Amino acid sequence: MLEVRDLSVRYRETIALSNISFEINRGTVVGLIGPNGAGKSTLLKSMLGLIPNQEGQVFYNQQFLKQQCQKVAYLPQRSQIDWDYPVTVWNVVMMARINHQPWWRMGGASRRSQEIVQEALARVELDNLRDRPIKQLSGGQQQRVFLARAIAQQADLLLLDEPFTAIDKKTESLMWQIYEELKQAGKTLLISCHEWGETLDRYDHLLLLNHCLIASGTPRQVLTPEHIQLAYGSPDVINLAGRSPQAATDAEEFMFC
Ligand SMILES: Nc1ncnc2c1ncn2[C@@H]1O[C@H](COP(=O)(O)OP(=O)(O)OP(=O)(O)O)[C@@H](O)[C@H]1O
Repeated sequence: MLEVRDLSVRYRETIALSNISFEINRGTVVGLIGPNGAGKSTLLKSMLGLIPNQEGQVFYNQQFLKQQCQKVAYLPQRSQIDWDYPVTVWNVVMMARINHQPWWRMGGASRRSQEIVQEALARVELDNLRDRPIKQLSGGQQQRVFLARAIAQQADLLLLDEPFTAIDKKTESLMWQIYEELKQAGKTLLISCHEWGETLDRYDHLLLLNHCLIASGTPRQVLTPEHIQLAYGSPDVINLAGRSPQAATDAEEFMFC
């Protein structure tokens, strides 16, 4: 139901993505992995049409995804968010409801939207901080605010760019519980991540990227020494359970497939 077909993206002379094609079924949690600079963020942004001049197409239920952006919740990498912007936790999450408001209610949120925002904040255990400016939150709390926004949007497809950055194990566990609930509700999640080791077994499907798509399948199918060698330049990364693959060979040095 989500289909990426022959997607290529270039930033001037840099080829970020080359002929990426894959399909993702409804109700799956998909991990997008690969070394630094492999093109993970570029893939998520280009799927949404946030990066121009791309080749290829992205379909969602046989229609262009770009024309259905209201069905997609996007969590950008935390470095792309202006955390100093003077906005409260409540108002960040309420932004998710803009497309759900009828035009005559643009001056104020409906009771239903307020309930949904309240529920989303409770689910990420932040309802006690609803009036706090986001710059006064910890890194893990900030990540949870944006997860609450994604929940409140009630989107079918969630594109999450490194949501596990700056969070502790307890928050990571909470986030995985929420991902499982979303999956059970038929949502599809595509998550760019840098974790390694057993955590990757939690994904239903992995996409291993290094400018091109090196492997796509279950964690067992994808995490072979051959694929890891192709992606990271060293098969040793597969033995670094629990450690970041960022210590491995820089993707910039690696040839396109
Ligand atoms: N705005 C830009 N202009 C030029 N080149 C860019 C731009 N953004 C990304 N790139 C390049 O495109 C490639 C892919 O970058 P991207 O950020 O998508 O990788 P990534 O896999 O998300 O990396 P990381 O894991 O470090 O976040 C890299 O070579 C990067 O230097």
